[in-house]
Amino acid sequence: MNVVEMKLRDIFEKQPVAKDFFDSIGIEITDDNLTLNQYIENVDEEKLEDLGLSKEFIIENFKEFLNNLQDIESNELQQVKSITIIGGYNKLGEKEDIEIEIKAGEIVSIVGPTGSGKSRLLADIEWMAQGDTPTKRHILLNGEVPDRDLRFSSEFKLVAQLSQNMNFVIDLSVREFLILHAESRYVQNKEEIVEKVIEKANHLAGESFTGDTPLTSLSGGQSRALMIADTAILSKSPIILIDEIENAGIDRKKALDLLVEEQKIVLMATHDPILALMGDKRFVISHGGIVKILETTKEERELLKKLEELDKTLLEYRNRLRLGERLS
Ligand SMILES: Nc1ncnc2c1ncn2[C@@H]1O[C@H](COP(=O)(O)OP(=O)(O)OP(=O)(O)O)[C@@H](O)[C@H]1O
Repeated sequence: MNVVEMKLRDIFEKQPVAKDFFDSIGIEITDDNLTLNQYIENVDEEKLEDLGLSKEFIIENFKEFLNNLQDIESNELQQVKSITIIGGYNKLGEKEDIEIEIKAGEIVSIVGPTGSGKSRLLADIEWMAQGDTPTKRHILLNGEVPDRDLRFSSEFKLVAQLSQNMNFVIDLSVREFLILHAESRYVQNKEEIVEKVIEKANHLAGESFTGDTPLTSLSGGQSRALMIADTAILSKSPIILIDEIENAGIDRKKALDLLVEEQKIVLMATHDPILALMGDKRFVISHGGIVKILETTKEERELLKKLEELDKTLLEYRNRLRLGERLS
């Protein structure tokens, strides 16, 4: 059915954000029992003139707005349940003889000496390489060659990067910032989602903050916690790339749990043994190629607990030194 013949109420029920369109042009919907055509006919001509709008303009733009929403939804439908890495060649020109599938909800750490090609692997995945990068690797989505349009789409981002340094300079509260983010991602129940992000971020951060806290007064740990919760919950990208997570002020285990809970594929390039062992498996890179894939064993998980204890002790000493205490 043509949208102009649908009752506004039915449109809003399907697409609650459609109301925002009328808010944004300054038209209040007082009776959603009418069709768009009927409603527009009843809007006061003078009011339209004041707003500098014509009836045709409203109808055409509303149709376009709904089309855009549908495009975004069909992208979302393109859920990525797995990615497959098909080997290419290492830096020595030798064949990288692998085909590995990584599923949603899996954490993979990527280890290897400096310059071995960890970032290159992450970039191949982000770029959905099709034999057209220095490694000649191929990346499949859900077992298939990704659509060309998808590769070059600005809407669909396969990968979200969690970078190390976040310095907020904008003069907004945490809540205002998240609402803006939610709006730009066409999230439907934005108030509710934003509160969830704030709650989860607090769960990750050492010191608590509220939605009213100004962004500029967040500590390093709080900012990172906020960005991780924001990426986990608000980002549509199915893959999260992490280039190290600093330990200070954030619970890294909880951060990874949150990402996995939201069915993300998490890839971490790291030199940190704790992060490396937090992965379900780890890819070992040498001379630009994946040379081993190791599942984290039970024994290694036990060892991880010990390493975390050591890490906690180290952090405590660090804090005490910072506070000018003597260590005994
Ligand atoms: N298979 C390959 N064939 C050709 N060049 C490659 C290959 N793999 C990696 N390279 C190149 O080698 C260089 C070093 O790789 P990269 O930056 O990915 O290393 P890294 O492991 O991330 O290092 P660091 O630990 O220092 O961050 C880059 O220029 C990259 O493009």
